[in-house]
Amino acid sequence: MAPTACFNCKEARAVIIRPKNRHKLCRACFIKIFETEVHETIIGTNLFFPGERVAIGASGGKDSTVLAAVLKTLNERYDYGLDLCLLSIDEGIRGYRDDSLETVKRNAVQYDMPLDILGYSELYGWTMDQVVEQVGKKGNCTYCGVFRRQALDRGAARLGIRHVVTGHNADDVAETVMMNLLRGDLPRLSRGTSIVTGSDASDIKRSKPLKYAYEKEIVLYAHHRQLDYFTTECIYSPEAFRGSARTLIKDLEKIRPSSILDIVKSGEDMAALVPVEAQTIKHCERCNYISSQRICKACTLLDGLNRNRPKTAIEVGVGMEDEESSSTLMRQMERAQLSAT
Ligand SMILES: Nc1ncnc2c1ncn2[C@@H]1O[C@H](COP(=O)(O)OP(=O)(O)OP(=O)(O)O)[C@@H](O)[C@H]1O
Repeated sequence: MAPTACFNCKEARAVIIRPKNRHKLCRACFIKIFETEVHETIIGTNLFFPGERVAIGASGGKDSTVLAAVLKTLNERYDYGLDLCLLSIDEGIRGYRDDSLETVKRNAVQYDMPLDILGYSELYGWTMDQVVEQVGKKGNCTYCGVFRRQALDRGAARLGIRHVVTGHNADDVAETVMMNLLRGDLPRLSRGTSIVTGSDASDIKRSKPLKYAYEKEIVLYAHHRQLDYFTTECIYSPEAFRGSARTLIKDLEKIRPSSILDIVKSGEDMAALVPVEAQTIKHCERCNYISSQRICKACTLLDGLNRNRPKTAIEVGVGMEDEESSSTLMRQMERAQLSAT
């Protein structure tokens, strides 16, 4: 059978069927189209300004590695004038994060970007290995997610950088939309859907330039550009609810490839219906980090850990009465504040 010509250039041999729309493309056209779509997202949302310093949340995985590679390419091609660096959080997971950080260190050399690494143990006095030892594998993702979010902000602040980009892709956003829809949590759905998060209350902006990129296309891009990335899954169990949402979306994608972007679009439309008051953000009374509650989730979780009481109900914002753990936590958060300034 004669080789199929590329749908785009009509000349080279097609080697890829694009998951997004089933177009048959050659390698060069796929790479160019993928990059152009990310560029259009960046331009269409005014994501950056010339001269901006931007930290790329780098885990060594496919998404953040592709993000770093694409941003470097686009920054040079379109002259964005960005000052890019890599920022990695070491959660303290032996046999997983220590290995993936080796990949990030190589990426720093490959992309000629400075790399800064900040650890949970330094910030919170706990590694994830220690957290799991105390709370068990079930539910540990909650701790890790809450701590990482704050750690990225604090890492950026330490570098004097006010914009952190992450490798969250369209599949991740679609999962978040589904999960929050099923929870009936529209304010959270709204925050998770937005390309930029952060608010006037926080001076660190966070964004997801790969928000409209399919996970499968990210893998294809990494493969065809022969990027150096880490493929091992976290050794601790993934969040069960997100896993179910993921399976549901993957099943929908098989029947209807546009499902992922359709869910993202529906999420954006629903987010527009959320009243502004519901998104009001305050500061944690203890560590000053942005929080919708009096005490932020990280402080609440740390309080529970420090009191050897792992099953903390973070959703209801448990207060902290214990004097001793309060002062331990204060010391930890003060240390974090100091290193963040
Ligand atoms: N340890 C970390 N240090 C810095 N950034 C991180 C870290 N872990 C996650 N991130 C950021 O958050 C994004 C989403 O991470 P998550 O673990 O949910 O997804 P992922 O699909 O595994 O991402 P990746 O393929 O980049 O590892 C990553 O793309 C990255 O930008």
